[in-house]
This record gives sequence, C-alpha cells and structure tokens, in this order.
Amino acid sequence: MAKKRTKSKSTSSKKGFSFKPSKQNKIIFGSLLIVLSIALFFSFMSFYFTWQEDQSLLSQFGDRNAQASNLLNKFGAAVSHFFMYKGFGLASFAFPLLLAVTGLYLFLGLNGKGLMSKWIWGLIGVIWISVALGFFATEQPLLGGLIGYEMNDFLQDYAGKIGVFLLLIFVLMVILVRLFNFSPEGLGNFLRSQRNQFKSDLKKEKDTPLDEKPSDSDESSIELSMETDTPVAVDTYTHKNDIPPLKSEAGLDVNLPEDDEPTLDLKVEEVTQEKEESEVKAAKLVKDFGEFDPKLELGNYKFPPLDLLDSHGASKGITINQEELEENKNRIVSTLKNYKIGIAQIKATIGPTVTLYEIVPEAGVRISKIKNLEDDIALSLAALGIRIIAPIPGKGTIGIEVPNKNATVVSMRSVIASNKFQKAEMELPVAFGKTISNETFVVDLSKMPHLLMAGATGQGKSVGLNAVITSLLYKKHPAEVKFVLVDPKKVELTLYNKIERHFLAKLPDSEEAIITDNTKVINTLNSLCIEMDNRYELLKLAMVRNIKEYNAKFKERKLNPNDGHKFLPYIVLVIDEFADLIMTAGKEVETPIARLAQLARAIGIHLIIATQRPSVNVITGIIKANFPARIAFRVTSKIDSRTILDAQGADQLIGRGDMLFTQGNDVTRLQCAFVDTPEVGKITEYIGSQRAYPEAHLLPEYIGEDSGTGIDYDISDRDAMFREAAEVIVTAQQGSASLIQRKLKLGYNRAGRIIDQLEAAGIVGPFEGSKARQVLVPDIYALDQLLQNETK
Ligand SMILES: Nc1ncnc2c1ncn2[C@@H]1O[C@H](COP(=O)(O)OP(=O)(O)OP(=O)(O)O)[C@@H](O)[C@H]1O
Repeated sequence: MAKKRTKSKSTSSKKGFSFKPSKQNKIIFGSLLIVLSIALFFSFMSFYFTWQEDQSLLSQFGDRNAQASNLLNKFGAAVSHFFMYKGFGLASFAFPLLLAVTGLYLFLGLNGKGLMSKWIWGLIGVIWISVALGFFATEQPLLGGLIGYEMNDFLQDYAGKIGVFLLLIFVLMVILVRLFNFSPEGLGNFLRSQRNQFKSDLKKEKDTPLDEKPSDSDESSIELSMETDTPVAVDTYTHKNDIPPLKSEAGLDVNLPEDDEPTLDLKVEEVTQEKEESEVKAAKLVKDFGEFDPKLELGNYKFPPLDLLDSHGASKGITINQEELEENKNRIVSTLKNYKIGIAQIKATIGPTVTLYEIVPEAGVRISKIKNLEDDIALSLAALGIRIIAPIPGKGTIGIEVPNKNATVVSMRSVIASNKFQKAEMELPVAFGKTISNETFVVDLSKMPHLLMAGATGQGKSVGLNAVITSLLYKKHPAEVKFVLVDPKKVELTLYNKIERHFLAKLPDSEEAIITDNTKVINTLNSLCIEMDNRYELLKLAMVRNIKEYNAKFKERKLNPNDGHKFLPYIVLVIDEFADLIMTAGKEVETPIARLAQLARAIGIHLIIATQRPSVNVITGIIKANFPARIAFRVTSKIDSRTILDAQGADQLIGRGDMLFTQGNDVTRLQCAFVDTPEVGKITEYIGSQRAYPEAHLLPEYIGEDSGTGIDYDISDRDAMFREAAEVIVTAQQGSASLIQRKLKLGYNRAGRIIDQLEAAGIVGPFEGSKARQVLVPDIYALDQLLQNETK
C-alpha cells in the first residue's frame, strides 16, 4: 500500500512542476528555493536603503575587498540591482514570494499542478504593477524599475497617456475576472457586506476606547495591495481590530461568489458532522445505559391479573337449543315460501346473542325482493330485532339474524384471555367483544383513530366505555397511556379516581382528575389543543411523522431531553355524555373537538365520545366527518341509526351490549364484552394500591376567557390582531373567543387574550358561563369612534 502511494505521488508530481522525481531531491531543491527566496527578500528590502551607496560597487563584483552595504553584500546588491533597478522595481518582491511557494510545494511533496498558473499570473501581475508604478510614480522611477519605466515610455509614444491608462485598466480587469472571478454583482455584494461590517465596527468602536485601535496591520496591507490591488478591501481591513484571520482573508478576497461557497460548504459539513456526532453520542448512551425505558420510574408496576374479572357464567360456552334452531329454520323457509322465494340452501352460525341464518336463494330470485320484504318477514317470524343482510358483503348469500332465546354474556375475562388480544401487536388494542361467529374482535384505537359511540339509554354504552378502558389497562403500562375522563353524569367514571396518579391526566390547577363540570371541559379541550400543538412542534424538531417514530427515536436516545424532548404517552379522551356537553357549551366544545379529531391522530391523542341522543344537533356534520369509527348500540328509530351509522340496522338490535361497529365501510355486528362495575372497582383498586407517580399527568395550562376579567390592559400591549378581532366581534355581534379563532385562524390562548383585551376596552361584556359575551358596541362606526377616543 505504502509503496503504491509513493509511486502514485511521484507520477503525479511528474505531471506537475517537478524536475527530479525522487523525494530527497525534491526536499533539497525545495529548501534551496526557500533559502533563495529569503535571501532575495532581504536583498530587495535593504536595496531600497543602500542602492545608491552600492551602485559604484556593481562593477567590482569580483573584487574581494570591496564591501557592499546591502544586507547580503555584493550578491544582494547585484541581484537587487538586476531585479529592482533594471527589472520590475517594487513588483520584484513577487519573485521571492513565487520562489518560496514553489520551494514549499517541493519541500512538502505537494502536487504541483497549480504552480504553473501561479507563475504565469505572477509574471503578468509583476509586469502590470511595474508598468502601473512607472505610469503613476513618474517622480520615483525606482518603484517601477527600468522595465516599467521603459515599457511605459514605449507605450505612451504610441498610445499616449490616456491610452496607457485605459490599457492598464483593461489588463487589471482581465486579471480580476480571470484570477478572482470578479463580477459586478459580486462587487455589489462585497461592498454591501463591507458597508455592514463597517457599520457594526463603528458601533463597536464607540464602545471601545480609541487608543485600542490596532496599528500593526501595515504589513498585511502592503502585501495585500500587491496581490489584490483593491483599495476598498485594504481600507476596510485597516479598520478592523478584532476580526479573526480567516475572516479577514475572506473579506479581502474580491471574489465574492467564491467567498460564499466555502461558508456554505462549511455549514453543510457542520450539519452532517453534528448529525453524525449526535448519532455516535446516542449509540454510546444506548451502549452505556441501554435504551431509554419509560416504564423504569414505575419499574415494579404489575399489570392487573385476569382473576379480577368475572366470567359471568360464560365458561359454559354458548348453549343453543337444537329445537330452537330447527324451529327458526322452518319458519324462515315457510315464510319465504309465502312470498314465493325458494331456498336452495340454509346454514346457521350461532353467535353469543344472535344466530345468523345464511340463505342461498334459488336461481332467479332477486335480492331486492327479499330486502323489500324485510319487515313482513320479520313480522312473520315474530321475533324481536331481526336483521336482514341482503346480500352478505363478499358472499352471494342472504343473512337473517335471529336473536337467541337465551343470550350468552360475553365476559370481559374471556376476551382479555383470548389469544387474539394477548398476542395483539397494536399500539392501543381494544377488545370490544365477539362477532356473530363467536370470534374475539380486537381493534387498534390508534388506527381508528377516534370513536363515536351512541345508543339509547340502558343499551350498554357505559359498559362499552368500560370495556375500552379495561382493555387498555390490561395491556398498557401507566407510562404509555393517559386518560382524560369527562363524566357529566358524575357517576359513571368515578371509579377511575383511584388510578389518578397512574393513568389519568388533568389540568394543573384542578383538584379532581375526572371532569364533571362543563366549563372545565372547555378548558381541558383547549388545553389538549395546546398539548397537540406542542407535540407537533416536538415532532417537527425530531423530524419524524408520528408519535410512534418519535417515541422510538427517544428510546434510542437520539433526542436530547435538554431540548424539551420527552417520552410522549398516548392520551385517550373519554367523554361519557356528549349530548349534555354540546347542549350547554355548543360551539365552544365542538370547535376544539373537531380540531383535535382532525389533527390529533399523528401525535397520539384519541377521542372516544359517547352519547345517548344521537340527533343531528349533537352528532353534527363536522363531528361525524372526523369520526370514521362508530359504534351504535340499540337506538329507538331508524333516523337515529342513520345519524350514527349512515345506515339502518341499529334500531333492530336487541340491546344489552348488542352493537354495530363500522370503521368506514362494512358494518359488523358484535356482542360487547361485559364488564361490571365491581370488576372495574377491583381493577382500579389493584392498580391504585401500587406505587404511583407523584401526581396525575399534567396537561398544559390553558388561560380561559374568564381569567382575565377586570384586568386593565395597556393599549400598547394589545395584540396585533386586536383591531381585526374587534371588527369581527362587532360585525357578528357575538362575543366569543371561538369566533375569533375561526375567523382569524388564531390559537386558543391568543384568542382568549384578545377577548380579555376587548373586555378591558369595553367592547365586550364580562364572561357569562357557556353563553357568548355581550357585545357593547353596536356597529363598526361606534367601534372606530371608541378606538379613536382612546388614543386622544
Ligand atoms: N355487553 C353487555 N352484556 C350484557 N349485559 C349488558 C351489556 N351491556 C350492558 N348490559 C346491561 O345493560 C345495563 C345498562 O348498561 P349501561 O349502563 O352500559 O347502559 P348505558 O347505555 O350506559 O345507559 P345510560 O345511558 O343510561 O348510562 C347494564 O347494567 C347491564 O345489565
């Protein structure tokens, strides 16, 4: 390898600027050039002071006794005379520089590809400087040297002074364009940046005493005037006193586009480097401490055992009376015959509450005919709650569901113990119950992503909610999921108080975690909206798309808690009686619920809403549109069924946990798992008796509309949208924060603050509970008057 490398190096140097391929020779020759360049530099320097004294000695170079005043004696005097006097004057300093650069290239064994162009441009520069000095410094011919003087003279004889001047300008342009990529825009940018820097320097200078200004920058300015010849740059440079060398060099480079590029490169490198660094750091942290375990704080937490649940006599399995089966079959066949519908085949599937008779009609029978006769068939069969499915989706058969005389209870215990639930690899697995074919039905709440539950009173909603919560309690650790429970009925969810410090979330200042007061519900919903916004911000910072990816990244220790990152538990909001809430608080709850339903799925906030009044003013279009997953328990009318499911059928259910579930398209009939209040009590008792977090999970604080009453706001402190908000309120004659939110697309906090400011300004009245505030200004004209009088 090593051999290969030396070989390739030597071949590349052959192509470049090298005389001898061997490394030693290059070092020797390089050192010679460096030494020579130093000798030349000192000779040239002292030439300016000694040239007159030494001039007479030039002819006596061979005389050993003759001593020159030049620092390098006769050698120095002769060489300087040749370069400076007879040659290019001051520009000759470029030769020691070029020699030194060449020497360094050779000495360090660098690839000498660019050397040739350095020499060419160096020589062009030398000629230009010497001619320019010959042109401008006519009084001091030594500055331009003989060549500069003579060339100038020669050119002026043909082109005159102006011609030579223009020629010098043109060559300068060529040098600037070719060598420094000069362009007018670049110059513009450069001057602008210099002006800004100059301004900021001036500002700084005001703070620093004048005598601190540097005086040692002359050397650099000489060097630079030779190299770049850009007075602006030199001028600015001398004004600087604290710019690091790298920056000042870049600043002096007239080639601005090039100047931009390296900084851009540098940024990109920084980012990738940072990323790599953080990844390495994360890997090291994981190696040292293992992955982050959110459950560690309650490491000894024990999941509730199955024994806490009752089997409700379901261990016996489904008992079906053979006679009943036969009887039902015969009645179906004869009834259909009455309507002239022939049956080719009939099959029964026995479920916990209903038995499904699957019928294959004779060829030529139209399905629509059977569908139309649904009510008549039901009447003839004289059984309660017959549901006809014509045809069964995905099958060419017709289904008739007939309730069993003795329904079997589906116990929560049996569904929790089922393999399907135990092995469910879901984020939020929920075991609802059993299907008609007696299979356990498990769905992922995080995929739903929100659930609407409706049904007439006493049909099993509360049991359904308990089944959902119980499923999650059996599968999730307190660190992984938090519940926000809203219970306007005040009795249904109280049992969960015991697990407040394990599983519940609440507002910082509230005493009770379970919310029973409607005004608190509004605050909680708005607080959840803030939590949602905060979580989106975290997801954005972490560059992930959803809570699952975020938590995975956090566990891998790729997200720094010092930057505000934390493990995010799922939040499940359960509202037991939505109708009551929407009747009293109206839009104020509908808007945040709709917002949460629309946006919260990615950040792990899921809503479960139950209502016993499934009318359109409760389940509004906006709510429905955002709740694709719906459960209907038995309802009293076909209209209610349509309101919930967009299909009929819920009116034909038999109650006691008999339900229809839809997640968008198909409707599945299920028997809800039964979990009784004492069982829930035992579970919460079991969890509640274990070590808990110091307090319930705290939601972000929400400053409600009522909190700002009576506060005198300074006019200058008003929100930028104050005026627009006032116009919206006055035009609509409705003083509600949610109106401002909607019309001006503002956040809850901000709209709340604006309402307070409007109250302080006397535009709206004080907070009146669930009602909108009174608007005290009748029209826009009066508003204008009021605001004008304020500023006087
Ligand atoms: N899945 C079920 N299996 C067996 N029985 C059930 C089931 N669900 C409900 N029941 C029975 O129905 C009764 C009423 O249920 P639940 O309290 O859930 O009704 P609800 O719809 O919440 O009523 P409300 O709206 O008045 O609160 C229960 O006490 C229970 O006896």
